[in-house]
Amino acid sequence: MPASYAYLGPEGTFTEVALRTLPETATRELVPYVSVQSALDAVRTGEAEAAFVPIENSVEGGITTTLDELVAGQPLMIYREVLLSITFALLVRPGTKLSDIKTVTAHPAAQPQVRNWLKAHLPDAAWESAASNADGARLVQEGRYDAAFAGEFAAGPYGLEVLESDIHDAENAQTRFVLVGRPARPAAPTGADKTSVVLWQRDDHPGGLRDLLGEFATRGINLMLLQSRPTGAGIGNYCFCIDAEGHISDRRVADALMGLKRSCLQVRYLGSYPRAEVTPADVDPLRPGTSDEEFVAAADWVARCQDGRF
Ligand SMILES: O=C(O)C(=O)Cc1ccccc1
Repeated sequence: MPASYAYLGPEGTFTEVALRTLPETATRELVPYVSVQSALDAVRTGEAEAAFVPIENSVEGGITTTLDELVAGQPLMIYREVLLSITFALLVRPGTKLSDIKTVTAHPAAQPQVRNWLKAHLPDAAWESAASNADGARLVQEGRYDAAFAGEFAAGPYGLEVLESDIHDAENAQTRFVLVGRPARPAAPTGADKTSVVLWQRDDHPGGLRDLLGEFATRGINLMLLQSRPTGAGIGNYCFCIDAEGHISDRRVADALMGLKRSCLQVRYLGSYPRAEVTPADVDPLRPGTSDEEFVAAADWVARCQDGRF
């Protein structure tokens, strides 16, 4: 039996479309799961080799279920990311007209991307959340709701009709998906990588977040995601999910992580992996003094000073 990749299903999710862009899926069994949690749990229990789930969209930010799963519980690691441009279709049972629609459904992350369209075209329709956009289509097929926002490609599998296509409040909306596995050695650096971590502050003090961010800033490391998530320990208690440019094998990134390890209560390393749709030629040049060679030379100099050989 081939190794399996779990994904947020059922058949016809954007997640599935994004997953199928990875070449290795040709040799994997792709298994739909009803939720992000169940797909990630399949990895934790060893039922699946990896799970593919949405993590961020360009309209609303982080997909909180995924972030919270990666923040807590048995540690997992991110190995790949995929970006997918998203526009929605309004799917209905054949024969349904716009004026028949009283209830609409989709994944909660779809709502901010179709809100204006809904207000303009279906201002009185009641919104119900679905476990995924394809699950919304399935619920429309079952007659539970009148219409679903989903990918146009989800119409066929659920015997639905596309009443409206190319619905998007924001131009160029993209969703980012990640391939998550059990912790292991990260893939070798490609020259266009990112590193994901979760940070818990040691104590609450003025400038605390600035101090954490300073570990990246002083080493010339650009950040690509900063999302706070409640720790669950009370109002005002947050941890920070951060994506930083670079790979843990880059000296500047390793050095920043060492600084954070010393100053934070806890640091969870979530992996270093290639940036989607970015090549080394697209990456900004390093800030002066932050290359591997300069870190090695500086460490050598300190060692020589300690030896009295400067
Ligand atoms: O993959 C899907 O279809 C999902 O339900 C997750 C999602 C939600 C909103 C935009 C893209 C993906």
